Amino acid sequence: MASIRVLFREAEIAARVEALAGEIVQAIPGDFVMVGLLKGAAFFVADLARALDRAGACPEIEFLRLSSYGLATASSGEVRLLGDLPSGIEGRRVLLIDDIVDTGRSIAFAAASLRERDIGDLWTCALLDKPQRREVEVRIDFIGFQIEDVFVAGYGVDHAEKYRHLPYIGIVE
Ligand SMILES: O=P(O)(O)OC[C@H]1O[C@H](OP(=O)(O)OP(=O)(O)O)[C@H](O)[C@@H]1O
Ligand code: HPA
Repeated sequence: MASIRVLFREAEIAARVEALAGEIVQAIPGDFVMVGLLKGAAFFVADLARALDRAGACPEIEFLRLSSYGLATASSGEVRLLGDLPSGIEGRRVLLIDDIVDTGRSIAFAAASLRERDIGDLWTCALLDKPQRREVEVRIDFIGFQIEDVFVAGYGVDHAEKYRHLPYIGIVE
């Protein structure tokens, strides 16, 4: 069993999510659809959606399910689409949301597949960003926290499918 050293406590995550919602409503006036990447972004999307409501937005919520890490701590290099969006996203403005951007492959893959559907404007948002690990260039418009090159888990983020349930984010040691 790995041990988890706390990096961001529950209250710190909640405060950052609230502030991010404020940044998002300033930048995206009017209607938009949140598209979360499962499974990792599930908790973040749920909390961000409610923070967006408090900030005055009224987003719709959809999910795409991708996988590239499996049980490993390094990307397999291949992003697999395990669950697609329903039809009807064409022409809509989209806020694409992931829990963490590491190599950038997952969010770049999702952004490309959304663009193929002729959506309207696209913004990207990640709770955690590991810029040192980037292999694919991708623009992230809204970032919760930038972190060093450490493997993290908690608040939806897993290590071999464990620790998603933790209310905090920690470094896997
Ligand atoms: O920038 P990248 O190197 O692509 O890494 C980030 C992705 O890796 C994790 O997903 P994972 O494939 O583990 O699936 P999960 O969301 O079901 O945990 C995480 O949720 C991100 O989507
Ligand atoms: O640090 C991480 N933890 C869990 N999943 C991940 N996917 C990319 N980076 C990470």
